[in-house]
Amino acid sequence: MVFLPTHSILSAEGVTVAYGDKLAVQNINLKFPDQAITALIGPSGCGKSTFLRCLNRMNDSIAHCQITGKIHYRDIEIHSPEVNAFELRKQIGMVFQKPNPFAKSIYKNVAYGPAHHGVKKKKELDEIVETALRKAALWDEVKDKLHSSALSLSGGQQQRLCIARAIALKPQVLLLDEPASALDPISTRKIEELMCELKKEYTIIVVTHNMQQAARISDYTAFFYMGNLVEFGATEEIFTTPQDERTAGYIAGNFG
Ligand SMILES: Nc1ncnc2c1ncn2[C@@H]1O[C@H](COP(=O)(O)OP(=O)(O)OP(=O)(O)O)[C@@H](O)[C@H]1O
Repeated sequence: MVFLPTHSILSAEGVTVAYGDKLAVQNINLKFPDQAITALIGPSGCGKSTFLRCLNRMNDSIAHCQITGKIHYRDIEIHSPEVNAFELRKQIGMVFQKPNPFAKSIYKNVAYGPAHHGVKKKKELDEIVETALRKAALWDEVKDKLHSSALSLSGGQQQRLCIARAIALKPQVLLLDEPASALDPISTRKIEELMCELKKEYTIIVVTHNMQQAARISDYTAFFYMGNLVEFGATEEIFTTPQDERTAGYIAGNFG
């Protein structure tokens, strides 16, 4: 029996999200374990990405999206008036399914966020860029061409660059929405290895459709079905002894 850790810097309490009058997720209660990887799994349309995007207020820009319930980051409710979403996303970074580097140099992609948040000295920016690229396991491949366009990199390299871009802001949490689904198997493996390395420093939450990937890399798994969180627990237990028959059916590949 694996016990769930009690401490968590990020948690959701009764989170419900609707697009207009259509409910996408309902009454989600979840504490994300610190410095661990939590995988959000479930069939297409069950609300995984919607829920993930709530965690750093990425849904704010969708006019017809209404969120109720509470999301606490540290001791702050992220929707409270004193919270600036721009600052919040510095702490809770996000990487999307398709690599989306800016059409700028590799260096500028990583330096952009810190520069925007007030880091002006070139030496300081140089250090941030190198550290972020090293942590994203990309430094050795790009150190001699930092001023080349990011768009000249392969898809897998671009995705690691996007991870470096998020890391450069020194976040506490990384949200990844199917970060490897557009990549070839070798690049996928690199991203998976990278996530396993990064969890030593960051709390990671990843949406994935790939059951093997969830089983390989995550410490905890949350199974969503039709907008509900059906089951959450240690990945080993969810995959070997699921408590709910819907979880068992999904993991067995009976639907999805
Ligand atoms: N911007 C939007 N406007 C209206 N409805 C939306 C929007 N985004 C998502 N939805 C709806 O909300 C529900 C949940 O979608 P969501 O993308 O969160 O699910 P998902 O589990 O991540 O799916 P997938 O695995 O296919 O990406 C779906 O019914 C979807 O059609």
